[in-house]
Amino acid sequence: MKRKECVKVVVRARPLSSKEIEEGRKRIVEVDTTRKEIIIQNIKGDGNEAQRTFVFDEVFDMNSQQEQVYHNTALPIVESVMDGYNGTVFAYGQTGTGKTHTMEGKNDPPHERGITPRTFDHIIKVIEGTPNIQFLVRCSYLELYNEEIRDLLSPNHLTKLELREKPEQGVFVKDLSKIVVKSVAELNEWLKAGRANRKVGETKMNQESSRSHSIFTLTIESSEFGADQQQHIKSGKLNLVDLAGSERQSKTQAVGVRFEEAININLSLTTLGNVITSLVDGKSQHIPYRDSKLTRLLQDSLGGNTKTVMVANIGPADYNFDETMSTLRYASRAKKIQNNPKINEDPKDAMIREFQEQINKLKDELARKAGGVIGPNGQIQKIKEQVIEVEDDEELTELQQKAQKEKADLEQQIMQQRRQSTLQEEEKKQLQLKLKEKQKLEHNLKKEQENMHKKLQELQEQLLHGDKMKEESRQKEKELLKARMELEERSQQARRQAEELAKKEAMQMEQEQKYNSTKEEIEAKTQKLNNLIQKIKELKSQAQEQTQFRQRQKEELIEDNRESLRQLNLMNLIIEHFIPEDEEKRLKDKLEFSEEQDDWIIKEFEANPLKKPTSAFCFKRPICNFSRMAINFGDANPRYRPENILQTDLDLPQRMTEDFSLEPSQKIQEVLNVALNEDEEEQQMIQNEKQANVYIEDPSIINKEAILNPPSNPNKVRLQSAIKKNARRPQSGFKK
Ligand SMILES: Nc1ncnc2c1ncn2[C@@H]1O[C@H](COP(=O)(O)OP(=O)(O)OP(=O)(O)O)[C@@H](O)[C@H]1O
Repeated sequence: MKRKECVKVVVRARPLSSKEIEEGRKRIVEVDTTRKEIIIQNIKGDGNEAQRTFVFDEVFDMNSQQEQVYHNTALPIVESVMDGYNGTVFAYGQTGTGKTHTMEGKNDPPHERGITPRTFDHIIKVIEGTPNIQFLVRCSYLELYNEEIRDLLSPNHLTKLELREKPEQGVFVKDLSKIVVKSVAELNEWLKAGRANRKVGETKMNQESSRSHSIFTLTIESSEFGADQQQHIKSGKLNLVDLAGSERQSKTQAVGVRFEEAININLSLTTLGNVITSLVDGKSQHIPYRDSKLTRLLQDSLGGNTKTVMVANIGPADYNFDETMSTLRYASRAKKIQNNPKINEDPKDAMIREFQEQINKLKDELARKAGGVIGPNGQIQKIKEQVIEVEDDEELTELQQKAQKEKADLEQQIMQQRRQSTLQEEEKKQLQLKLKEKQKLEHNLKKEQENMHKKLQELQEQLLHGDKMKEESRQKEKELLKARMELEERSQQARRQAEELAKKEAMQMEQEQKYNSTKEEIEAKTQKLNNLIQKIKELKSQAQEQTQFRQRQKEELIEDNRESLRQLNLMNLIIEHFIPEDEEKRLKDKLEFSEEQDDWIIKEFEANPLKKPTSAFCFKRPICNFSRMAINFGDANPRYRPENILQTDLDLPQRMTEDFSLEPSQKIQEVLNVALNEDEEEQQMIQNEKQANVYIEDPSIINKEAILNPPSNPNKVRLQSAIKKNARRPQSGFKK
C-alpha cells in the first residue's frame, strides 16, 4: 500500500563567524533543541511582536556535530535507499550559511566530514553486513551552472548535457557518466575529482562560494533470491544536493560573471519556491516544474515518489534577518509537501541483471569448454559418473593435466616409433606436426580460459556482497536504529499531544471563568479584547512582512530584468551595426527553439560538408561563392569547397611586379661595371681617409694588412652574383 509522507525539514544554525564577531554583529537566532524550535528576534517588527517562532522536524544549534546532523537527517533516508526507495537530501539557505559544510564538510579531522562522505561509509557498511544479497553501486555527479547541466565526472566536464524525460524513467540527464564503485575509497576519489571540477568563486559573503547547484547521485541495485526461489531486484537512488546560495545582489555586490550567476541562482531558487508553494496550497492544478532545470531535476523529490529531507541552513547574525526569515518561511512551507515513496521493485533497466546475465554466460561458456554444465545456483558442474561440483580453478588444472597427459602419450609414441625405426619419415613428420598443433591448441585454450576467468572475476568484483561476520553487528545496529527512530516518533507525538492539551486547557479555562462582579467581568473581557487585538496586530505584522518580502523579491526581479534588457539591447546594437542583414538571417535560420530544453539551440548539421551537394534534375550543380571567385580568377575547373572558413585559402592581393628573367645586354653590363667601379673608388677613398685619421691619432698603429689587402666592394659582389643567378621572386597570386 502506498503511504504518503511529508518532506522532513531540519534547520541548522551556524555559529557567528570570526568576521561577524569582529564587526560586533548581534546574534538574533535562538535554537530550542528540546522543543525543536527556532526563535528569531524581530528586529524589523513594529514592537508588537518581539520574536517569531518556527517549529521543525529537527533543529541543530551552533554546537551541533556533523555526526549528530547525519544521524538525524540523512541516515534514515540512506537506510530506505538500501531497501529500494528513492531518497533526496538537499541543503538550502543563504550563501555562506553552511550548506557545503553540512553536505560535504572537511576530510580532516574526520569528525568534520559531512553527510555525503558519511553516506558512503554507511552504504558500504550495510553491504558488508548483508552477505545474502548482491549489490551494484553506481555514482554520478552533476552541476547546474547558469541553467546548464555539466557532468563533473567526465573528462569533458564543460560539455553541456541535456535533460530528457521518459514515462518509465522519469526525468534524466542524457549521457551522464554512471560509474560502478566498489569501495568507500573509490567513492571518495570520485567525489574529490568531481568537486575539483565544480564552479566555485569568491563573493563578499563567502570566500569559497558554490556558484552552481550540485547533485551527487548514488544508485544502489540489489539482487536477492527469495523464498520463492526467484530472483528479486530492487533499485534505490539517493540524491545528495548542495544548492548554490540564495543571495541578494546588493549584499554580495556581484558584478559581471558573478552577477549573471546570481541571476540564474535566484531564478532557479525562486522557481523552487514557486513549486513548493503550488504543492502546498493544494489549489494549483499546474506545478511549475518546467520553469527551471533545478526543479525538473528535483521533480521526483518534491511531490513525487521520493523520501526527501531538506536541511535549511541559517546564519545567526542581525544583518541577515531578511534572508534568515526568508529561509525559515521557505522551510516552513516545504514541511507540508507530501510525497508518495515506493520501493522500486524489478526495474526494467536494472544494470545488475545485465551483469548477472553476462556472468552466467561466461560461466556457461567455461563449463561448456570444460565439458560440464551450469547448475541452477550459477556454479559450474561437471558430469562424470555422477554430478560433481567443481571449482573453476580445479577445472583448469584438470584440463591442463589432461592436455599434459596427452602430450606425454604422444611423445611416448614418437619415442617408440623412433626406437622401432619402422615408421617412415613422412609419418614421423606428420606426428610431429600433429603434436605441434595440439600444443598450439592447448595453449590457445589455456589463454582463452584465462581471459574468461579474468573477465568473470572482474564482473564478480563489481558486484558487492558482505560477509557473515559483519551481518550480526549490522543487524544489531539496525535494531538500535529502529528503536531510536520509534523513540523519536513517540517523543514527537508526545510533544504534539502536550501542545494540543495546553490549547484545550486554555479554552476550557476561558469557558469556565465565572465572574464575581461586573467590574471583574469588564476587566477580564478587556484583557481578552487586548489579547485579541494583540493577535490581530501579530497577524497584521506577519502579513506586512510577507508583503515586504514579496515586494523585495519583485524589485530584485525587476532589477534583474532591467539588467537582462540592457544586455539584450547591447547585443541588438552589435547585431544591427556589425552583422550584415543576410548574415543575420542565415545565422537565425541555423537556430531553433527547443521546447524540451526551453532554450535556443543550434540545429543539427545534417549535410556532410565534404560531400558535393546534389543538383536538381536538369539544373546545374550549385556553385559556392568560393568557386565563383575562382572562375573570375580564370580557373576553368574550380573544385567544390565547403563554405567553411577553416578550409578556405586566403585571397592574396593582385601581383603588381614581373619576374626579371633576361641576361642584361652588353650596354647595360658596361654601364653597370662603370657604376660599380666608381662606387669602388669612392669606397676606397673613404677607407683611406679613415685610415689616415687613425694614423694621425696614433701613428704607431699601421695596419699593414689593411694596406696590403684592401676590402672588396660588397655592393659589387652582391649585384654581380644576383645577375649571375638571374634569381626569380617567389610566385604570388591566387592558389588553385
Ligand atoms: N555549523 C558550522 N560550524 C562551523 N563552521 C561552519 C558551520 N557552518 C558553516 N561554517 C563555516 O562557514 C563558512 C561558509 O560555509 P559554506 O561554504 O558551507 O557555506 P555555503 O552555504 O555552502 O555557501 P555558498 O552558498 O556560498 O556555497 C565555511 O568556512 C564553513 O566552514
